[in-house]
This record gives sequence, structure tokens and C-alpha cells, in this order.
Amino acid sequence: QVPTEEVSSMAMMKIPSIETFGPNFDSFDFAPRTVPESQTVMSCLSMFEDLGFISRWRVKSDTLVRFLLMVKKGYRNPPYHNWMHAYAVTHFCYLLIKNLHLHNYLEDIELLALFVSCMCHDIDHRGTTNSFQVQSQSVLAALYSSEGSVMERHHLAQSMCILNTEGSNLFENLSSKEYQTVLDLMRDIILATDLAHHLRTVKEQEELANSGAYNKNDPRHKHILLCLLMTACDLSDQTKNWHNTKYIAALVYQEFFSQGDLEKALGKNPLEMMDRERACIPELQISFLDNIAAPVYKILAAFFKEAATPARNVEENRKHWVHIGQLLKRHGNPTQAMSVEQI
Ligand SMILES: COc1ccc(Cl)c(-c2nnc3c(C)nc4ccc(C(=O)NCC(C)C)cc4n23)c1
Ligand SMILES: [Mg+2]
Ligand SMILES: [Zn+2]
Repeated sequence: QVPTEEVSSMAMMKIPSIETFGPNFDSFDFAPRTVPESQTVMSCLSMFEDLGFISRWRVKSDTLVRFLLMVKKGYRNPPYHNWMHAYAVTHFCYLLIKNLHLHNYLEDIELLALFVSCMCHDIDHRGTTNSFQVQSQSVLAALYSSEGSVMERHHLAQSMCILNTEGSNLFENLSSKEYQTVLDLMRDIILATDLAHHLRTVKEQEELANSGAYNKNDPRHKHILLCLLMTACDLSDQTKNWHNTKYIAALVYQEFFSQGDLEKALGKNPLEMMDRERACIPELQISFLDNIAAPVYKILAAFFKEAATPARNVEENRKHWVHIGQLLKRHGNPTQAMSVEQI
């Protein structure tokens, strides 16, 4: 639970306008990680208000505050997959809703489900991958490995627990039909954050974007678009300035290398990208951008011309990695694993 006095004092405050959190808070170039962690819950309140969700879905302010505090508390503190990641992902979803006029493509309830899924999508992450759960025979693997997407099923289960807790059920004033719909949508969207799922779906996303034949009455089209938007939010740290991108890589590889250390201790051979002795971060990041991140924003920009900026920023960041890689080749020995601090 969360302390009652914290809930009631925050619930009584007037919700600040979004400008409070920085000039051009609603522009693609705004870096959400510049918002101090102590202001992120209030900032989420402001985004809910600014998106019109509080009145549209008759959300009680103390319920919303309790929900936000429970979600934030539900995150652990691994280097990357912590609350600030969820906040950054949620902010990008806010940008998409504000800048891409998504109400012409998706229903209101689908936008609500997407926004809330962004907040919840990595709850209780331990900083290790799905395959590590299976390899280490974790409790979560025992629960979910037969269905796959082990971590994502756990994030979903944790989210449902919070919504089923008296006093933090954000959707308490939805009709029973709306309630069922929003939970079904959260299930699809959170399970879609498994990169393996994304890699199975991205071809269809590209075809739909290039066909120019998106039909908002076609459930399959809406599902495909929601998956694309969720992945675009999840990887959105790659669409900001180079300083942010470099910082995120340091966090991601801290997490990967810690898992690699664990795997070695368990007598297993880690993937190269998890092995601090072998990984070459610039190389690995260039292939991550080429094979995973850049295509997502290219497809997004094919759907929405307003999304040109994030796609361009990813290309800019790729150029920086190429330059870093050259510096490393010239001044270090090419196989030398670059320490994350040296980035
Ligand atoms: C959307 O779900 C996730 C889940 C977990 C992570 Cl860490 C990420 C993620 N977020 N930012 C990054 C960055 C900067 N680099 C990454 C390099 C590799 C991989 C990776 O998983 N490669 C395995 C291959 C089979 C796809 C993920 C990376 N990543 C996204
Ligand atoms: Mg995840
Ligand atoms: Zn995530």
C-alpha cells in the first residue's frame, strides 16, 4: 500500500499545467529524463489531465494518485528497467497522442489502454531477460514459461493486481463492458512489449503503413497499430539527443553485463552482448538501431508525417555510434571491450 497522507495531500493539490515540467514538454525533442524523479508522479497527473482522461473516464483524484504511487512502487531499481524508464515511455505515449491526432485512428478507450499500459509495462522487472528466467529456472519461468513472454506476463499480472486493489482501480467508473475492453487491450499491449513478439509483427506493421489503407474499423489494423505505438514508446530513448542515447546505452549494458556475470557464475556462456569481456558497445548499438529501433520509427513516420522528428533523431544517433566506433578502432584495440564509463 501507499501512505494515506501522501495520497490525500497530493490528491488535494491543484494539478499543475504541463508547462510546469519544462518548456516544449509536448514536443518530440523534450527529454523526459530531465524531469526530476520527485516530480514524475505529479507530471503523470498533469498528462492525464491534459489528455482529458480524468473527466472522460470520471477518474477520482485520490484513486489516480494511489494508482500512480502503487505503480511507481511496483518498479525495482535495476540500472535501466526502473520507474524512470516507465515514465519516459509514458511521456512518449503522451507525445504521440498530442502530436499524431491518434483519435482519427483509434478509439478513446484504446488510447487510455495504451497510456496506462506504458506506465505499467515493465512493473517488477528484475533487470534480466526472458531467457535468463528459463535458464535460471526462476519462479516466473515456472509460472509462465509454457506460454512464453515470461516477464511480460508477470508485468501484466502485477498491473492487474494494482487495478484489482480497492482504492487504486483507475477504471472503477467505467461500464462493465468498457472495463473488460480496457483490460483485454492492456493484455494485448503489454504482451506486445516482448521484442520477440515485435519481431514477428513488424513486417505486417510495415505493409500496413506502406499500403496507406489503414481502416479504423478493422480490429486487426488497430491491433497492429497499437503494437507499433507501444514499441515506439518502449524504445523512445533512442529518439532523443545524443547525450540521452549515450546515457541509456550505459544503463542497458550495465544491466546486460550484470546478467552476463550471473550466467558465468551459473556456469553458462552469456551472449556476446551480455559479456563485458567480449561486447563492443558501438557495434552492438549500431546493429540494434539498424535491426530494431530505426525501422520502428521509419514505419511510424510512414503512418504519420508528424513523426518525422523521432525517425531523424535515431539516424543522427546512429552517426554518433559510427563515429565512436571509429575512434575506438583508431585509439583502442578493436576487440577491446569499451567500459560503459568510457562511452
Ligand atoms: C522492447 O523490449 C526491450 C526489452 C529489453 C531491452 Cl534491453 C530493450 C532495449 N531498450 N533499449 C535498448 C537498447 C538501447 N539496446 C538494446 C540492445 C539489445 C536489446 C535486445 O534485447 N536484443 C535481443 C535481440 C534478440 C532483439 C535491447 C536493447 N534495448 C527493449
Ligand atoms: Mg519489457
Ligand atoms: Zn520497457
